[in-house]
Amino acid sequence: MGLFGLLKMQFVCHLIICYVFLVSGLIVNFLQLCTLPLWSINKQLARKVNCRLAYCISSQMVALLEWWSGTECTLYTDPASYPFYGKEDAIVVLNHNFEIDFLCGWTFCERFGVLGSSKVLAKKELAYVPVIGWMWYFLEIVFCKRKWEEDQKTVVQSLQRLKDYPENFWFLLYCEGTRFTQKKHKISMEVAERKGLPKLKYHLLPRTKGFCVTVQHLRGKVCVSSVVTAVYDSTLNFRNNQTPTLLGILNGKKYHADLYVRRIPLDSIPENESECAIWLHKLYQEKDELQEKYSVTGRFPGPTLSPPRRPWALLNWLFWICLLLFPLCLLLLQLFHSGSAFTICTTVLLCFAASLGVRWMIGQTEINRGSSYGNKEGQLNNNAQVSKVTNKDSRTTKTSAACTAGIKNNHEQFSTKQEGNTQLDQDTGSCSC
Ligand SMILES: CC/C=C\C/C=C\C/C=C\C/C=C\C/C=C\C/C=C\CCC(=O)SCCNC(=O)CCNC(=O)[C@H](O)C(C)(C)COP(=O)(O)OP(=O)(O)OC[C@H]1O[C@@H](n2cnc3c(N)ncnc32)[C@H](O)[C@@H]1OP(=O)(O)O
Ligand SMILES: CCCCCCCCCCCCCCCCCC(=O)OC[C@@H](O)COP(=O)(O)O
Repeated sequence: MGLFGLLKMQFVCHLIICYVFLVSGLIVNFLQLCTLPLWSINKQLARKVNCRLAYCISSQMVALLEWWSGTECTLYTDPASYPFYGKEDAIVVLNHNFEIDFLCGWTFCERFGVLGSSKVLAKKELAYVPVIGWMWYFLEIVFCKRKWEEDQKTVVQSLQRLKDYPENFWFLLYCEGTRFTQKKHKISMEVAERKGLPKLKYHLLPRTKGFCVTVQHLRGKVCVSSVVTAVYDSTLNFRNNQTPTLLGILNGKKYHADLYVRRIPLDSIPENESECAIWLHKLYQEKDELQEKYSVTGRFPGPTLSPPRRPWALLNWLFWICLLLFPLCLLLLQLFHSGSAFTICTTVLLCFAASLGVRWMIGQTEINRGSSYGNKEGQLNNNAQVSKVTNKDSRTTKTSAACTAGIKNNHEQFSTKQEGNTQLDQDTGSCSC
């Protein structure tokens, strides 16, 4: 291990990184607050300013992943789709298995120039996380309580607001609604069985409401400046069964992420809600097949392309480090010079409290501290009842049958495309970004 490798594992380095993140984050949150009057004067300008301010925060975490831990990200995609990335608004559908999947998503946003404006359908609890959650408020992130009866109105309103967004954005949807655990998987497959849907091996059963409403409300309309034109069906894996964590990244551990992206024009997705739900179930069956291939071969099919790592995230990080380390050093010098035991104890206590706060924030990303959503027997029983009722409904019967039949057809097309991609891959060779 080199000197830099040793440095990355030092607690004092972690303290400095967290201090810079926290203080710069709070400064940015304050600046975002100052933009409030601008919203009523020039909304589009306020949005643009907030995108740039948000970039100052999220790009620090991207810099940590790309430059500090040196994690590599390989993109598998059709070269014909590549020119669209970053140039259009899109809905991203991603599997939800890893603690840092959101960070890998951000890395790709950064490389395609949409990091500041990236959006997500996020659980409401995240809105209260200092720095990131507060930043999201000004980015018009869509929050949900994961209770459709309560969410329907607010989610639709928030989506409607995005229709005239002045920057290109990717709207991330984790349709599984929660991170994969064995218990959640077992329960969700029981739901699938009751609904007569094919079982998934690597995914939870997708929740269709959020996806359908997003597709419906972000769909293009003439005379609206911002329109979503595609869905990016994305699947993320880490090489050699790595289970990356944010603490690992902070410790400088290097991982290798593989992201498979298939661009699907929005026009090809049904507008009707029940058909759209069938479509999503089919997509997840295809995603499951793809995961099976990855688990057997250790790679996705198709060519790999290399969006370059940009220097801006690193430069922004260095800027904040320089800006905030200088006053910290002065403060510490003065402190020890004063010799006052009270002042020293207070400062140590404050540092301790701040590091506990950051540890709590990191805890938000940890799967073993995750929510019980999708984990409850009660929820399952409720759904069993709902399912019993809806199974009488011809729509559900149609859903199950269409899903099982559709997956066969669709998968045949998908396999053909993948075989085509494999051919391309041999031509192109593999390269990492
Ligand atoms: C080129 C590069 C391309 C890509 C790069 C990749 C990514 C980059 C993109 C953008 C990055 C942007 C930001 C990233 C930064 C940070 C993100 C971080 C975190 C946020 C993530 C979250 O917070 S995830 C949690 C919140 N989000 C969601 O839940 C979304 C999905 N959920 C929904 O859509 C839901 O429908 C809902 C939330 C809107 C409503 O929830 P509810 O539970 O009420 O849903 P439903 O009514 O749909 O659920 C009931 C139905 O579900 C069935 N079901 C299935 N399994 C179960 C189960 N286990 N228990 C009970 N019920 C279950 C049930 O049968 C019901 O079926 P019906 O047929 O009756 O509908
Ligand atoms: C420069 C970097 C310094 C790093 C140190 C500080 C790090 C602080 C990090 C704060 C991160 C807070 C953002 C949280 C995003 C978490 C995304 C996530 O994965 O949420 C889970 C939900 O989808 C589902 O929840 P569950 O139902 O599984 O429960």
